[in-house]
Amino acid sequence: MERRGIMQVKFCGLRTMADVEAANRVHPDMAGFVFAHGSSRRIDARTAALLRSRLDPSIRAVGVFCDQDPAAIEELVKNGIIDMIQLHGQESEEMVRQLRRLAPVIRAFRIRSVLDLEAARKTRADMVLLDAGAGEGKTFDWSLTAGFDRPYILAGGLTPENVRIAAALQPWGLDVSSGIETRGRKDPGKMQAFMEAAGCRRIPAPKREMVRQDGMGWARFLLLAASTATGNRKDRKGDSRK
Ligand SMILES: O=C(O)c1ccccc1N[C@@H]1O[C@H](COP(=O)(O)O)[C@@H](O)[C@H]1O
Repeated sequence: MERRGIMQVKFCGLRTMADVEAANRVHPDMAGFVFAHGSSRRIDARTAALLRSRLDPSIRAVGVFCDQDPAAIEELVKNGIIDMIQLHGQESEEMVRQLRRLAPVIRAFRIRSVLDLEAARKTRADMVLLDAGAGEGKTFDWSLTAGFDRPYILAGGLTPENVRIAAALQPWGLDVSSGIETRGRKDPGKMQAFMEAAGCRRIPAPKREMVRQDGMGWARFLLLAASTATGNRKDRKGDSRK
């Protein structure tokens, strides 16, 4: 099955074959493999390759990094283990520019005040991710996103219980990790509940070969981002939050 809703969903921190199989059934748009040092969800390249080989090919694999060697990131992209790069550290904008030649780049920003949104507005990354922490299950003050004028992925402390409110903000995407876990392990029941509460629709997937040809390339990522941005702007014209 493939989900085609307006809002993109990313399940982050898949670590085991059981996680991948559960994700394949529920079908988020993106699945995150964490390579960041110090994370309890960290996996190595070999494990990621194995998991990727079993991940439904129409789910894009995102590598999550924090101040890591660009050569190692490049190898993961070139070996077809990840389709997108998510950066959570102090990477320079020059590094973002270089990495964008390889794959779409999502840059994470920790939002504590409107000032943090300024850097998010300026980055050259293809997509920004607004978060409270880094996989810690914490939310930030979502009202700060009112008037933020570029497409974004909302992350940090999302759960099946609060995702309906998050979706009402109309971000381009939603990213969840802790909120679909129970005692530190991915929970298939919570994955399903999250998708349902986010209002995601499932339709039959196109044939595998078609998925590969039409795969989420770079151009389609940007196109989706741009069309959602236009939609968001249109909707916000009559929005009382303005
Ligand atoms: O998940 C991690 O362990 C992690 C480590 C380092 C950087 C980012 C990490 N995860 C990202 O954190 C957010 C939100 O997670 P949560 O739902 O609050 O647990 C998400 O973008 C993950 O990709």
